[in-house]
Amino acid sequence: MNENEKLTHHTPMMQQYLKLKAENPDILLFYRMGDFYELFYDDAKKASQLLDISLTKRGASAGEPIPMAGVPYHAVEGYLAKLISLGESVAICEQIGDPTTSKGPVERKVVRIVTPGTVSDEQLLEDRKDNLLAAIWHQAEGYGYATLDISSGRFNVFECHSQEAMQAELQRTNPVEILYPETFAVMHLIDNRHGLRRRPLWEFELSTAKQQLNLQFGTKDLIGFGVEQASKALKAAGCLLQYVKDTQKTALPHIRALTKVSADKFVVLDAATRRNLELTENLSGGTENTVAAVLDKTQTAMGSRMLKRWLHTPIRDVVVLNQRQTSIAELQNQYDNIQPLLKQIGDIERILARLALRSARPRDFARLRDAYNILPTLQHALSELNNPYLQTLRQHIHVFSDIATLLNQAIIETPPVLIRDGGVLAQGYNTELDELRALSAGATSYLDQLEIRERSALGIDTLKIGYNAIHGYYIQVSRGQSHLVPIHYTRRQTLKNAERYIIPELKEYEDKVLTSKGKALALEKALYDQLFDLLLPHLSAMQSSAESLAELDVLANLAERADNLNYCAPKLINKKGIHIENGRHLVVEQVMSKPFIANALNLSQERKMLIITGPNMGGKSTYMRQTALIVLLSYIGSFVPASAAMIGPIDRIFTRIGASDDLASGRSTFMVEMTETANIMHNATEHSLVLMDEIGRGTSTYDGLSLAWACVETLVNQIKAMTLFATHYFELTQLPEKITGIYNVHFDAIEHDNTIAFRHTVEEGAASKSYGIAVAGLAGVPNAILKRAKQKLKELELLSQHSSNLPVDNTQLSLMNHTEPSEIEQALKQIDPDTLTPKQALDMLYQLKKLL
Ligand SMILES: Nc1ncnc2c1ncn2[C@@H]1O[C@H](COP(=O)(O)OP(=O)(O)OP(=O)(O)O)[C@@H](O)[C@H]1O
Repeated sequence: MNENEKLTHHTPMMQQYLKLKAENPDILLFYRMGDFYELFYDDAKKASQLLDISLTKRGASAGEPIPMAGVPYHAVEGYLAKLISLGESVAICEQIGDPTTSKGPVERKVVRIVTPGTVSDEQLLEDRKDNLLAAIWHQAEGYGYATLDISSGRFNVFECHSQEAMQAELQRTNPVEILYPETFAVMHLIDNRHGLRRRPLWEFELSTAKQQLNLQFGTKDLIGFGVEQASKALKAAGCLLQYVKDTQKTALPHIRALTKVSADKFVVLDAATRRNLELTENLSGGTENTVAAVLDKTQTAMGSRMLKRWLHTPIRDVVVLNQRQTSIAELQNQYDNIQPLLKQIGDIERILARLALRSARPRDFARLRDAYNILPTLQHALSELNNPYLQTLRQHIHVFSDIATLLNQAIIETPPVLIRDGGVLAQGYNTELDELRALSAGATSYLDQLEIRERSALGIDTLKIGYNAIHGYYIQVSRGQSHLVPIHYTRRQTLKNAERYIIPELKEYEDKVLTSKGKALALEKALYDQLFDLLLPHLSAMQSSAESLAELDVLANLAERADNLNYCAPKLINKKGIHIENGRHLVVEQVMSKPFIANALNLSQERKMLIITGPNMGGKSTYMRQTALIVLLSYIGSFVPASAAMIGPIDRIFTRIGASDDLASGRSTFMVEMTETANIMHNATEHSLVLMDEIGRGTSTYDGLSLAWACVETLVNQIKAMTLFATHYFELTQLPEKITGIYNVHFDAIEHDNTIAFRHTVEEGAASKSYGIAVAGLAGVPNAILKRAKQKLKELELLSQHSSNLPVDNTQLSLMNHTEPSEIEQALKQIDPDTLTPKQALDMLYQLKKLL
């Protein structure tokens, strides 16, 4: 049986449904039935599970019951939000035919496709978080990657060679939906993510991609964007753009450029570092106790999103960094005035995107109007600032007085949510609309005049004209005078004390009122549409203004934070090194009830590595992370939690801190740790900041110690990176004596009876003790165990003093001093003097001398 024959077994409605479903096979189809959207068959089963709604049956078709689930149309947004947060896409199918004239099922059409990465509706988006759609391409020479934020129009591309770099970029951008080619060979890079969409190979074709992109930007070639040669990235960008067009079914005038993200402009953070530093997400996936949680007090959601982008992309352009720093310095005296104004401006970035997509709602226009009404006051406040960069921002912010005037005239103070029922456009905006509305509301003097005329002509003083929703207009006369009404008065309704009539003239008026209602609504919708046409020519200027407002918000916020949290401006210097006075950890200091102990840090060409020892809980990890965060904040242009800081050039920050099993990809704790270590050894440079916390814990002591030792040697001697190396292997504290550039620092504690107090102060030199047993006591390990552990510790210490008596691992112990035999030694070993002639012996002597 072919597909068509199969269809004929179904009811006409099901035939219509199945045809629409065949056009949208991979996504849920919401099929409009009266006040509900209904889902059938597998869609129904899936939706009932995902949305926790009941699965029922709707009659039968082709002899089988039809599984069905439904959601009420007026609550659809909530269900859509849930589905897209789970990575699902939904095709919304509406009735577009007229039910009164349709034969068979009313005509239906898919009017929009909602996907996680292409939504722009306010209700479906988290307002303080970017929502990105991405496309990824892979070939032998590397990766191409494109991302689009449809709610701002930001369209970026990226290329790289290594899997680590791709992984880091995926983590940085954190897209909610990813398009990948059907031949994609590195699925493990993305398969733990939501919103994966497999796309046919031809959508990644280079020539089509270039054509599509040129068409979108109205350009002849892509040279102006500096991406002409980035063929891998362009393939991804082409597929992405096609997908957005298919789902939006509308023009995308706000997407007007393509920007290439190049790693050499940024301080690179690999995926593990981004996670470990808990910039916008903590290790358990929440947002509490993150850097953003402390730093983000921005007034607008667009500012908040920009700040988070900054945190994830520290830049290396010192000119820009200094612009930001000097702006923050000046705003420290002004943020009080500016922040309340910014708060009233709100998230115009996303409003403008909805304007571009022609999906802006009445309240979007009202908010844009309110925002633009504030701009003159903001301009005035900014005019008092001297900083040249702030003045540039001020110019970009502009005042859109014509648009403000238009919107002030056009939109009522608080419009309804939808344009559907009208009542959005203001009185006085359009004369024709006012007339139609006056007529439709019956608010004309005609009725008064009719009433006066009839009353005096008939001499009925109780006569009056009224209106109700069921009977329409009527002339009411008291029962006592009803005998006086003339013959052309037709009775409409009888009340207890009165009669109500209609006359042809009033009926005619009533018809006019009713048609004018429809006309007024149609005109209002047309005028509303026209507003888009009036505003869209200014879109680019308005977008640039919104971006500058967002940046002003971020800078004012950083100024406020610096002021209230006591941060200082770091000095960005040209010479290798990191010098921090009284540095603090910006998150730990906020969550602690006790005062935070500030610490200094010095790294330089001559002092490249610090071996950090000290008790558990002493503060080693905190010290290392605070250093990374101070460096990172310096490279977004922010002030930092310290009393002074001088930071030299930094190209990458690496962290190998704590680790957990990565069960999803089948890697044990030790394996994760070693993969991260390998990444550092391959990619760190002399300008990198490397944090290593206790590597080698997950294996036997001597294997771990040897690995740690070898890493230290490589980091200092070959890579020459600036490194903080925290460890519990005391053996490593001998390294400063052997290798120049390494220094010991330590944290201390004071042990008293069975308790221990941490000083949290960093001091030069190695720690003398590890206090592990005391800390175990603090953690509640039973006394009996602690006592036995102390006993055992004494035994082990004694044993190690006479290590020759050690029963175990003797071979491994000697490892630290053990070196491979040299070539001479190997040659000597092979000589058998008894078999040598005097001549051979002499030759051998020469050879040995040469080897030496
Ligand atoms: N400079 C400081 N001032 C005040 N309290 C601090 C400071 N540094 C750390 N602490 C406190 O000590 C706790 C433990 O610090 P941290 O995790 O850095 O110790 P650690 O030495 O890395 O321990 P372990 O070796 O067990 O990993 C922190 O959670 C914080 O509460």
